[in-house]
Amino acid sequence: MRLNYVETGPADAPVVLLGSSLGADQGMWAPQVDVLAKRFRVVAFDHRGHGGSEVPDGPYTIDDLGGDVVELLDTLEVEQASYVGISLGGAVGLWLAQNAPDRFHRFALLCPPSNPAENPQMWTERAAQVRAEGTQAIVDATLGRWFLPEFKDTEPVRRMLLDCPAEGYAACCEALSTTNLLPGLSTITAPVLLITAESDTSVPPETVVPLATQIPGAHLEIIENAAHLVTYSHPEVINPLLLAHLG
Ligand SMILES: O=C(O)CC1=CCC(=O)O1
Repeated sequence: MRLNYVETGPADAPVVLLGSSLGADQGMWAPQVDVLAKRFRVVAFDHRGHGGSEVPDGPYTIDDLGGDVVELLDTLEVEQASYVGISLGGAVGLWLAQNAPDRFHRFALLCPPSNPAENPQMWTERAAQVRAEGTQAIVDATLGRWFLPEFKDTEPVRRMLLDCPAEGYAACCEALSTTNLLPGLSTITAPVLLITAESDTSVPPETVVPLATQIPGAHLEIIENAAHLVTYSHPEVINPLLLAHLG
């Protein structure tokens, strides 16, 4: 699988991978990249079916999405990296922490859905809607979940969602419909920073807070007055937390 990625920062610095949310591309990390690139070789990538990555026909699985990231490390000839992921990218991070522990130093997982398979119908219906009508059918509702009304700079994210290939978006919804990462949480050995947003209706804090006791040694931060895409709306809060955790 050929994943699109953008590298920033010194080539000899420790590597940090950035995994995006459903329907967005690596450009969503713009508020983080320059800050992280002062210390790290930052590799912001597009999941399969998203941005400039290949768009195979779905359905995809979480094994596909996680396996793509391991393959990306191989392509980059990087033995070990740290990983920051939000939303779908956070679920992929939970998979990597459980299935490829030897390839990662540390994880920062923001608003990660840990058991979206709990409500498979919601995801398969959304997949069918997007295949039939395109991503424009879900853009307004998505932005309504991702940002509080007072956050106005949503246009770049709207553009990303509209540009996302319908098949890629739908196939990732199908991946979520079969994903349950709860059983393996206690096997995670890497240091994990969990971040949840107080007003996140996509991945509510009630589903993230318990992970902090189920993942050994995990550290939890709850961001007040913020919704799902907290990296984009609150970089002044998130960036220092990421730098402190990634070391
Ligand atoms: O609200 C959304 O569409 C974003 C999302 C991706 C995974 C998830 O659980 O929510």
